[in-house]
Amino acid sequence: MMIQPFTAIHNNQLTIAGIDAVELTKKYGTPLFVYDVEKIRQNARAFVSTFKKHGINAQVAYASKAFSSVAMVQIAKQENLSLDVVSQGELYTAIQAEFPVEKIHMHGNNKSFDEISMAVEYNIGCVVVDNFHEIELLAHILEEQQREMDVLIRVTPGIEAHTHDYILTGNEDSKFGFDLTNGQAEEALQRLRQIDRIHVKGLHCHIGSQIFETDGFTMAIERLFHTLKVWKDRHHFESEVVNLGGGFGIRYTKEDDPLPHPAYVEALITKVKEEIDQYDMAFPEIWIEPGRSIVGDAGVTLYTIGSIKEIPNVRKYVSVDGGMTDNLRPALYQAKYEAVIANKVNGTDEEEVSIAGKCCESGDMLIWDITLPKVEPNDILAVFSTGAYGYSMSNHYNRFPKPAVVFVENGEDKLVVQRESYKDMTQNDLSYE
Ligand SMILES: Cc1ncc(COP(=O)(O)O)c(C=O)c1O
Ligand SMILES: N[C@@H](CCCC[NH3+])C(=O)O
Repeated sequence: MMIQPFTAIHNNQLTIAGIDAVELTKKYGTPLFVYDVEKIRQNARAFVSTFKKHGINAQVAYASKAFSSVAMVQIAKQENLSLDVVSQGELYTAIQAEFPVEKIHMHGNNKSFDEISMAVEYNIGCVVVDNFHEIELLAHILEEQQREMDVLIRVTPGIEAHTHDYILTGNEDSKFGFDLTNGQAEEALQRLRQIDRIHVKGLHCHIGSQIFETDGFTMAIERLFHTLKVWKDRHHFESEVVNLGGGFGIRYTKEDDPLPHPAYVEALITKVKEEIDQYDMAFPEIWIEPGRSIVGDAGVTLYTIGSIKEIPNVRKYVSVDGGMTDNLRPALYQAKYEAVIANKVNGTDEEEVSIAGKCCESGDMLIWDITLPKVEPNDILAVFSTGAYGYSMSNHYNRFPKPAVVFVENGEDKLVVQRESYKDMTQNDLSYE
């Protein structure tokens, strides 16, 4: 049985950062996301301190898509992280959290007029330009608002990272960014440099997500720097920043074997050093954008078990009061998770069961074939490593309200996102009578 590092077993019950998980469910209900804030801080510090140790100018931007809420953005601010936002909603959340605007970077493969206008209006740190349409939109908005903007050019370096196809982003056949090999990235550079209000600070690439090796990253660095060398010779362009994206893998199950955070950073630094030596370039700032590796293993979801259906010689389905509405990842990526029964972690009478969600969808299964102590209705199931892309991808399918989120730190629990009420959920519905 695997439990997360910050969880423990006390009197056969699960504790999360020292707080009894079952007590949390009595206080806040289920499904419930619980985060160990200290673990979030440790994850962030592991990245930041490795750059510091090597004396590298760096920005570690928390990819807020992994979990965006005012309280989470406040933690990113407390840890001196930068912030990656992908939408007006994520930017709005950052503004609500009073995150320093100069450390906000905006992404998106189809940024709207309103999104770019808001980014310009708030004078955020940089826009990561993704396509030609966006260049014209940005130029127009900057002229309209009489502002200037730093940008990075997002490129697809043609790397096939080893991960699920749906979370692969750096390959040539991708909806994101400018292709490096067919000349589009170079064309973008030239176009951007014709616009006085735009300052090109460097290149960005993100090869994918939940990646365990460093090869994909180092190969991407090779391709970026080869391009930068060509651009230096042809266009006298020197990149002040190289943003290598996020994607550092985490442990969901015991089969996963991620590197410790510093190892990814060390590999990036070593490779960048090699490249700048080879091409005799100035050392750029290195930016990264970890999302999952900051919050993923800091979160647990607690559910109440309800119906149990046994099909003799086939399978036992154990249903919980959430599912693909609070964790889309198993249905979308066949993602695997580990879990325990929080009120009898060490129970001995074990059986193999499959955990089903409560949506009207056969694919709404959270975990197939897991061994747990004999399960009964009203037991509390704790699913580990749900801190990234759980709440943030939650949805209203079957009109289930969104769960609550609780932060735990220093022996105290604090509600940071309220459970949605039915009234909240239907507040935009209008009558047609
Ligand atoms: C551009 C970009 N940056 C950062 C991230 C964060 O990735 P992860 O959560 O895997 O670190 C993503 C998501 O894959 C992304 O698309
Ligand atoms: N949401 C995805 C990753 C995509 C990240 C954004 N590019 C996941 O849960 O793994």
